[in-house]
Amino acid sequence: MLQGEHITVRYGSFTVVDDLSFHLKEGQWLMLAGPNGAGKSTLIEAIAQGAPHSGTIRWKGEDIRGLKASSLARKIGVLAQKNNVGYAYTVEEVVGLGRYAYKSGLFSGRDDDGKAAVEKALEMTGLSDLRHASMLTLSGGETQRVFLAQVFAQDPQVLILDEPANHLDLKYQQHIFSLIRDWLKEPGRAVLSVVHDLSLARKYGTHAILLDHGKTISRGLIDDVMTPENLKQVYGMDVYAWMKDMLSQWEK
Ligand SMILES: Nc1ncnc2c1ncn2[C@@H]1O[C@H](COP(=O)(O)OP(=O)(O)OP(=O)(O)O)[C@@H](O)[C@H]1O
Repeated sequence: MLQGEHITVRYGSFTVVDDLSFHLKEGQWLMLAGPNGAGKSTLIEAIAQGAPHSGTIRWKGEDIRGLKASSLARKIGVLAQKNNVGYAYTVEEVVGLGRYAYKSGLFSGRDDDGKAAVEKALEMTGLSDLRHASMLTLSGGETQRVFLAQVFAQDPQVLILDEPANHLDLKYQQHIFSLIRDWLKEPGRAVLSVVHDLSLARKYGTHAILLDHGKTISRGLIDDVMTPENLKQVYGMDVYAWMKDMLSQWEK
């Protein structure tokens, strides 16, 4: 569905993403992992056409640079790493912005499915009771769920999520990740997400890319990528031993 070929992002002489390629196919959940500063968010910005890059990003074979923003927004929904609303918009209004791509054109303003899509997105993310709340009054986790709801309301075919678990408590981490997995069961859908929690990556991912200093260290099926050797190379520590140690705290 979504393919990146030889994507490189440079800021001055600093290469942030170095000749990265990926191919996201229907039904896949591709986890993008790697240490702080590895270039994960920058890759997502490049896909969202927000970071200057070389290389090509294709939607079903077509270079996305040739697509209109509204057309792209119906295909790809992007949750950025940092989201904020500096005004007292309500939760419902911000989620409704996800429908913007459906409102342009000849019958400007009409979006017959919009209300139902917003309603469903509010319900999916547990925000129905907060629909009239001001964005300025929300907690970090509530704010994160509003922007997730906005992406769901957009009804795209591919979700691109930069740290979707950001600010979420354990209950909502489980809820949102299970929700995304259910969302993915519909034909014609795929997910690419940045995750720091490697347990979440392993539990929910089908494929992974491990990045370090902009370079692809490993790419493929999740179990083939998340090996002790690859993780040690990238994180400079015995990740498996650390995970087991953390888990053993609960067995005392
Ligand atoms: N606009 C920019 N100008 C210069 N350097 C930038 C710019 N954007 C990002 N960088 C640098 O590129 C590197 C990669 O940043 P990026 O945000 O993509 O990393 P990341 O893998 O998402 O990290 P994290 O896990 O901390 O979120 C960092 O060293 C960052 O400082």
